[in-house]
Amino acid sequence: MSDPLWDALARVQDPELRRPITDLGMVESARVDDDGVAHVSVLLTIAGCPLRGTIEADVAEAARTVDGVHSAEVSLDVMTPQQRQELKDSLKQRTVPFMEPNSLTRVIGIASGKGGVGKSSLTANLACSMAAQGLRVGIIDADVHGFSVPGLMGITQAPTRVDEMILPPVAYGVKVISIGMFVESNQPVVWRGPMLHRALEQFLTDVHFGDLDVLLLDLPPGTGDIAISVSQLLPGSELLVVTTPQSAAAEVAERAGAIATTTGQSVVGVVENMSWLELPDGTRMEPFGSGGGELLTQRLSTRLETDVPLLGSIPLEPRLRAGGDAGQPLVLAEESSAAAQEITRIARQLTHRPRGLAGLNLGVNPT
Ligand SMILES: Nc1ncnc2c1ncn2[C@@H]1O[C@H](COP(=O)(O)OP(=O)(O)OP(=O)(O)O)[C@@H](O)[C@H]1O
Repeated sequence: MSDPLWDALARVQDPELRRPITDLGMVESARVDDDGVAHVSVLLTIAGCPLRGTIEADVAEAARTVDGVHSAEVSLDVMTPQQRQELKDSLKQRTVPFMEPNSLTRVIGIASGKGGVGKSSLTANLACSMAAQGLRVGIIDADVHGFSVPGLMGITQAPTRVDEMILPPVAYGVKVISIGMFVESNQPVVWRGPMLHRALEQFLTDVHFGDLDVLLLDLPPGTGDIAISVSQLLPGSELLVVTTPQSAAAEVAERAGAIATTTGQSVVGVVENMSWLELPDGTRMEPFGSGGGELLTQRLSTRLETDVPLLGSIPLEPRLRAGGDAGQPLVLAEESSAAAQEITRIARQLTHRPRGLAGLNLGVNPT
């Protein structure tokens, strides 16, 4: 027979694992006494769980929705090592690691030739737009030297560690992990290739993202070590190349996209950012010139011998910058703005496009 209190608790999700606490073995006991008080004992994964307050409040609120319950007493305890192991085992079974050939997760690296073209802002906004469409989305901020995604997503919380498993913080429904979460505040990261490779590998293996529909990687600008590591660790990943309308920027971006010829990845498309600024009288000013996105698509299409589409052109929008500074992505904060609508349109094209050759081993290895 179903227990109404248990049913109510099954609607409470662990904020990081995004699964019902009842499925995760986190509810040790739950009963309603004769005075209508619900007593719920919750087991946290670790003693210092940063979200204990949230879990406690969510449990109490859920318990109070049950008929006949007028108050709730929630006690918090910590899992034993064995209970934690069982939890980890149960999570592993359901996880589809992105490296598996049969993984259904679409992995898209957001690349650019040079810094400052809006790659990280686009990553954060695309992710939020996709999550708002109901997709399960994660971001790996692989821009190790210029990590900025936590700030753009308003994340100050550190990831939770459950032994060797790392639970990524969640913002706006997006799971985010970044090197920035593992270094002392604003310290520069001076790692070289092998350590970067190892860091990315650890993000892919130790971070519990769960089943994702889309994983976006904010890549460092250029064609450095990380780009090669991504193609080795995630051979099925695709690239989205961001440029400004400036022809010089498009030429540099071409190199970042053309890396796909050596890595065997496919380029899903090009996005032109900072395309124009709308003036108060409605006219458009083009501070960075025009045509860079179009030029880049033509060049990449020729080089990769396949049709690389221009997925969109995003205008300059001061509120996009302000939203980034405030940790509130534009697509959610100002969804009617032209820039937000264009980003949402790009997100839809990406999620509605079938996977290309991604995921297939083309037998090409980077030299
Ligand atoms: N369409 C836009 N309108 C207005 N400001 C923008 C737009 N796109 C990006 N910006 C701003 O430009 C700056 C650079 O953007 P962002 O950090 O996203 O670029 P990036 O390519 O990731 O740079 P890096 O690789 O150096 O981290 C930020 O201040 C951001 O807010």
